[in-house]
Amino acid sequence: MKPIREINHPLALEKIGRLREQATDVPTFRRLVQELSLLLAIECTDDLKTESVTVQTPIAQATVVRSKEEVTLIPILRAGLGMMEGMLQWIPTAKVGHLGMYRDPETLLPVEYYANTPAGMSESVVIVLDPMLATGGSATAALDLLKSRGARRIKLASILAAPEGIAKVQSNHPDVQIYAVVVDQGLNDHGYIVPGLGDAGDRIFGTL
Ligand SMILES: O=P(O)(O)OC[C@H]1O[C@H](OP(=O)(O)OP(=O)(O)O)[C@H](O)[C@@H]1O
Ligand SMILES: O=c1cc[nH]c(=O)[nH]1
Ligand SMILES: [Mg+2]
Repeated sequence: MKPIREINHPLALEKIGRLREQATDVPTFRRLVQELSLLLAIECTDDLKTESVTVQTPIAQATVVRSKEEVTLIPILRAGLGMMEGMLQWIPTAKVGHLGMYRDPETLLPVEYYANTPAGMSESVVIVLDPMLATGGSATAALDLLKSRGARRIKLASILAAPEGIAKVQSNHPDVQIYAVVVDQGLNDHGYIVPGLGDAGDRIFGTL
């Protein structure tokens, strides 16, 4: 099983603090999610396989590094869409697929409503985007689906993760590397992350 990678960067923690605040407005919330997603993109791609090529600088020849691996981003709608722009700033050549999923408020189980995944996922590093890893039901269902469609090298990028969700993903998908900016205390009786930031989708899209 891969241990979770928690970012814990001081400026990231400052941004997390602003995300948590109920008074933070929608444009600021969106921008902070985007900035933290850029940081997650950097972390998630630090083990991409590379090759050396020779280029001509204005002065001399230099041996430089090129990535050999394609990246596919899979945001889980809706909230995962908020992470797209930051991710694409770092990985502009990434392919993008979409998974629509919401969590039933009574059962807390994920309901899938859309799945559009690009061809060639088996040859790609696939990064699943969802700012909130709560019970882990949505992430586990997303990973099941992506593996059934050929994905093999998969990472899960979240902003806040609860220990319960981390444990569920690690037990169902021990090969998937989880990244979280911060691991929070746990879940409340309604399956919300504590202290958390509330409903990420509603705060990104202004639908509170
Ligand atoms: O780990 P889980 O317990 O499954 O919870 C996490 C899921 O809940 C949220 O989505 P939500 O159902 O609110 O949908 P939305 O993004 O459309 O708001 C969140 O973005 C995750 O997808
Ligand atoms: O705290 C939580 C839990 C699930 N989904 C959210 O958006 N927030
Ligand atoms: Mg939501």
